[in-house]
Amino acid sequence: MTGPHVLTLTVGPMSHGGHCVARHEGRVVFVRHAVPGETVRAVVTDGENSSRFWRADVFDVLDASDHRRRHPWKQADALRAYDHDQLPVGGADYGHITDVHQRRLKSQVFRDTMQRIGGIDISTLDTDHVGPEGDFTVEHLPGADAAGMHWRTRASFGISGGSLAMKPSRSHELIPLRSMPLGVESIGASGIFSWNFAGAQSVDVVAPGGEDPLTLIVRAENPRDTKFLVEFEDRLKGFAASSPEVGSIVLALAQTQPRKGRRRYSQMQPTTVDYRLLLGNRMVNEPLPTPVGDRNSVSLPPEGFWQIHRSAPSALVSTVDRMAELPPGGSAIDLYAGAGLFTAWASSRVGPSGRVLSVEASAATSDAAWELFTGVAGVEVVQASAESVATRLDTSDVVVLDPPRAGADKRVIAGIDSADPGQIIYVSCDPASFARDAKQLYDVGWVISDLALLDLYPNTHHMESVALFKRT
Ligand SMILES: C[S@@+](CC[C@H](N)C(=O)[O-])C[C@H]1O[C@@H](n2cnc3c(N)ncnc32)[C@H](O)[C@@H]1O
Repeated sequence: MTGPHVLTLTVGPMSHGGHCVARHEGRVVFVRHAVPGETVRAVVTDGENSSRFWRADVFDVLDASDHRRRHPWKQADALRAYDHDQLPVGGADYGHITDVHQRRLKSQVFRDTMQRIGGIDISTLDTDHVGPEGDFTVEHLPGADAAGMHWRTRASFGISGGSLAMKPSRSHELIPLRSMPLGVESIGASGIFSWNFAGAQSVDVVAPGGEDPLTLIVRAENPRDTKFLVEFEDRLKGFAASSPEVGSIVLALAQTQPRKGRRRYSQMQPTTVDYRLLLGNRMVNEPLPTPVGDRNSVSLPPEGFWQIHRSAPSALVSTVDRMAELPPGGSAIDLYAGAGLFTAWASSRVGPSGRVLSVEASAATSDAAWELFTGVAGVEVVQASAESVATRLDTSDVVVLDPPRAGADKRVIAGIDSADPGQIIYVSCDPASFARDAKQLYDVGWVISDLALLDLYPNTHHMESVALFKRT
């Protein structure tokens, strides 16, 4: 590949978001699919003459890092994709890096992000996880293969030409998939990559507990043509009949409500989703690391939130359990509680004489928690936003918060601080929003006294942190 948009670059450190930082004629270039220290040829994917920075994808490596390996997923491998004049699909942007080095880079990105956004130096923390050079150990989780594949129990796909498809990073182009090897084995074995989903807009796959039977949520516009809907349903059932790994199919039909009066903003038309069970069971059962009474699993709708790495629930619960001081009879608050993963843990620690408040915004997911904890002494499940409860929290031994990637709202952090709990345990999947929220806590006198980094998303730039905050 040649031309004005091709650059030869020697790339610098990895930054948050999965790209290495390089410079070309004074301009910063964010380079994807590189390993720090390499000299590469990269094609500019994003950038005008007037842009402050450019983005580029590596398509050729002139001087390879010792930490480079052949990407285990061909369609996500930039080198092989560009060789065939295609774009690599997103979702495995660290796959060309050896697994040990992936974790080393995540540790450096986390440390740098904490310093840059939060002004917090984690290399001075007094924990077993800090090595002699101030590098934090990122814990490897069981449940993936040697190449870091086959751990995802949930995945979402677009549709292109009837096939399951994914987009390249920062692109709208949908590339039909031959497989998705980050997914657990049952997803690959199910044959869904050769099904014809024409008529669907997207498909979510759920492998409860990492096993089969799978549940598919097939999303489509509610068609006016009922004949088409019958053909569509029959076609999906036909495919399922020859895929024993697929146990359930839920159709999610989006219906845009006609508005009365003048329509000015069509994008603001309210949309409702009608979930219809086509096959199998409407709910999935996810195993719980800490049982609730005699229940070892929680039953939730497949569209509700559950952790996506098959070992994540047990790894997160055991990390929180190690950090928490939560005695029998004590009290805990679980914010952004999902279906109650940490609520179940907290309730097992405090026992029937303790108190646990579980707060989750999504009705479908909170209903699952409500059903799980019905009749369990001391547990209160509230379906509400964390923002709406934050100003009236009681004090407690521990607050656990596990917000989505955007992090917690300022009011939530302020409300937790005002409630003055004994400990705050912040579970995060994004170092940038975590660093921002940690700074807000530091500003009012909290400090990190323990920290764990977990490799919950191998072969991607994502990572999970669990931080224990105490008052100085
Ligand atoms: C990262 S998940 C964690 C769920 C749970 N702790 C677990 O590990 O299964 C974040 C959860 O926060 C919920 N959520 C998002 N925004 C929220 C808000 N403003 N208030 C409360 N919950 C919210 C989402 O529906 C999701 O279930």
